[in-house]
Amino acid sequence: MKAPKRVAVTGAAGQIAYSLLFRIANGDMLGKDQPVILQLLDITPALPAVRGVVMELEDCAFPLLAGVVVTDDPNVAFRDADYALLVGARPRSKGMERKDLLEANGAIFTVQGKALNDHASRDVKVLVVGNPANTNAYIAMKSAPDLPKKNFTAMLRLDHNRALSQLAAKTGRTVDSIEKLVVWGNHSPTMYPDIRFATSNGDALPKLVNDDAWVKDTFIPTVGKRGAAIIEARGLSSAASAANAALDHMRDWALGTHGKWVTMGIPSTGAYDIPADIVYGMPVTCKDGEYTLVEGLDIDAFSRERMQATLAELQGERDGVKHLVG
Ligand SMILES: NC(=O)C1=CN([C@@H]2O[C@H](COP(=O)(O)OP(=O)(O)OC[C@H]3O[C@@H](n4cnc5c(N)ncnc54)[C@H](O)[C@@H]3O)[C@@H](O)[C@H]2O)C=CC1
Ligand SMILES: O=C([O-])CC(=O)C(=O)O
Repeated sequence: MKAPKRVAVTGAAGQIAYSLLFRIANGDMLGKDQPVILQLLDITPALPAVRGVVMELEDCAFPLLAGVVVTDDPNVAFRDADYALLVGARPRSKGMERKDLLEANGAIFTVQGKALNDHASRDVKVLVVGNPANTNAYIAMKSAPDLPKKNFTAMLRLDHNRALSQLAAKTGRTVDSIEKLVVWGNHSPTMYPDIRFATSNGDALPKLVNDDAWVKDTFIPTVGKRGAAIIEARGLSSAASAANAALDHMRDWALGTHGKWVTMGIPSTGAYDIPADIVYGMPVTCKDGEYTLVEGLDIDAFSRERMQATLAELQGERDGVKHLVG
């Protein structure tokens, strides 16, 4: 039996966590042979609700669940954490953009970045889900100067998965036949889902779609505004699909993609003319617990314009949180 991995999850009383925790404990993230210890963080008034979730976890009798810690102290939640899923933050409601949450949520990530810096494993893999996810990941990374920057990522996998489903429906191909899709930039309506390199069973996807107007006027905005459409329909922001994407992101990072491209929000090292440290959706492959950027892709004029627009938004968000990162 493998030694257990410590998985910290914040916002443990929230709706995403309610879909996420049971699947982590079931082995859907790190594999069916990997025991886990869940280290659950929420704010003090939410701890009774977290304890209720823990009762349900116990009642599932998951063989892989080797322990549970419940706390309102980030220094406890992140102690020796191998994985940290930073979900806890306020969600938006109807009429808000995700960046409207920066004021309410940004400060959470300075505190949690520092606690990760001081207490987590030096190899901790951090996924920020709480919105605005890219800039919150940037804040956490900047607040953790002793950890490698590459340990900090933001979730664009939900956007990637949304794009896959839209493309499968349009082409009549299966979602798992589609490869080499990229979602560039910010987890916001400015994101740029890019199908230029995509294939389905080896066939060029742009040829299968064969409808530039649909790509520009329907596909790109549908993917970009999907979160708002779900809030409109459900009255609450996406939860089960967000939890599913978080599992996909962490599973692929930990266990590898076997050559397949996936989208992760990663701190730029300057590739594709994205300034260093901006956390930006990029195509990566994962192997042996590390992600590698897919480099050298051709960027045409339309794509450059889209990538620049989503970058400009991220730079604006970064400038807005200068006071938080010192
Ligand atoms: N990146 C992405 O693709 C997606 C991101 N999200 C974001 O995920 C976040 C969580 O969403 P939900 O679970 O639906 O919200 P929720 O409101 O149901 O749960 C949030 C939880 O976080 C807790 N929390 C607040 N401050 C905290 C702190 N300082 N430390 C620890 N926990 C804290 C709250 O008490 C609550 O239990 C939101 O910001 C939402 O916008 C949601 C969907 C997709
Ligand atoms: O849109 C929201 O506020 C929640 C979210 O990030 C998503 O569903 O993509």
